[in-house]
Amino acid sequence: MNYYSLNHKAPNTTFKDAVVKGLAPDKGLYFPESITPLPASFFENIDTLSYTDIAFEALQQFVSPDIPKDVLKTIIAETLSFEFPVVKLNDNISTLELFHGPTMAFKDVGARFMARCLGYFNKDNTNQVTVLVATSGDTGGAVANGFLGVKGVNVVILYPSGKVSDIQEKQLTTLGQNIKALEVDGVFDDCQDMVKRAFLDDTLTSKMQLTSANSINVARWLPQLLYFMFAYKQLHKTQKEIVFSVPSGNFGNVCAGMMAQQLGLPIKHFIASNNQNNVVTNYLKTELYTPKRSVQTISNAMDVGNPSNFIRIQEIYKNNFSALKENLSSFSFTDEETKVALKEIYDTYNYVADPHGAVGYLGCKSYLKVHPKAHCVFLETAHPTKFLDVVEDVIKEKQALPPQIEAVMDKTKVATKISDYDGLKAFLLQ
Ligand SMILES: Cc1ncc(COP(=O)(O)O)c(C=O)c1O
Ligand SMILES: N[C@@H](CCOP(=O)(O)O)C(=O)O
Repeated sequence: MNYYSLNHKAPNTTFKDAVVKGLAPDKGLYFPESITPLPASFFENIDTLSYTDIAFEALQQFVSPDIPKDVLKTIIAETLSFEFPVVKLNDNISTLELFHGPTMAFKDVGARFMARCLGYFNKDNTNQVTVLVATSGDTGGAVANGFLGVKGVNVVILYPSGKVSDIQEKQLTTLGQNIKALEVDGVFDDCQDMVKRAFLDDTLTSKMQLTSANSINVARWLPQLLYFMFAYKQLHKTQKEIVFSVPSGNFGNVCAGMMAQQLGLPIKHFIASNNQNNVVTNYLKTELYTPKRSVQTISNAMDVGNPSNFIRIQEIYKNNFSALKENLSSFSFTDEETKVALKEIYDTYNYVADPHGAVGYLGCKSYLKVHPKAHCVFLETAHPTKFLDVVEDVIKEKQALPPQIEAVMDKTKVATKISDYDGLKAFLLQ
């Protein structure tokens, strides 16, 4: 598969090159040249397929020929070594738990997949690659874990000071080895802007090979389309009108769901559920896209004011606003509403959600008011104990810590403080 830049000012390139570069030379995000739908029989019989079979069929076209089939099978088997269960709350609402991986957020799959692709491309250890990552909470930890010890790869994670949870901070600042953390005096968007600026900085790019492990990188982004297939596998025999409510920040996940739909997955509708960082909710109301500086919320990983993947969504719908509106709704919720939802989910269903999942649940409820026959699946994108103070405060119940979280609790944070792009540049050049 070849990829083109969504800025249309750079040559088309291979999967390998798109992964190694991260962003096109014209600063555009890469997008696949074509998408060949899978046969209808694949979806009809999906419940008979394993997660790894599904992943192989779905991802093969995007990585071929750069990743040979046998290598892809190994990468997939190593990536998907945990569960993706759907839990039914009631006749109309289920949740897809995406937090059973090593860092307990949905980023684990993309991070592990990309790390292995990069490891394969760099197997002769000829080129040192520096992976830059901006995080509002979960990408950083997942990338740190996924890339730890990968030969020839150095990882630099930028995170907004004081705006990630304690456990998220531990996960991204304590691993050492080839993982370095930069604590930025700013918001997530500042971190993301600095990363994008670094790609255009000749002083840096002439001295080092930079790439990104955010969803702007196709190897981080595309494997997320599998989640929607895994949920469909578990639900399609019993549910006909499946709708996904995706707690959204940088919009990589919902956009990956749309790619699954392009491959033929029968999804009725998407809901992008937002906190008060609601650029896309506003866009669908007004047709005006107005990025704004992010505000801090209790669903902090969604505190994104200028979502990178919006441009990919526009590409999927060929900039046709009506076509997009047909397929995507968006609602935004306050922290107070999110807390009420957390409590309601716990009291009514005896289920402990995290604040991001709770926003997704609220999205389901809003949609179901108008479409009562649908079955809405909200994605539980992180484990509730990653947001221990909020969750315990709301449900008034002490939470047991899973081993993945326990393992980082007592580790010592190591991070370098920076306040602007010059700080990043100096760090990379030192
Ligand atoms: C827990 C959690 N939920 C939701 C999101 C938003 O996902 P996306 O950026 O793909 O929209 C993130 C961050 O990406 C996250 O970490
Ligand atoms: N919510 C993310 C923000 C970055 O998103 P990505 O999917 O582009 O990596 C985070 O948790 O860091």
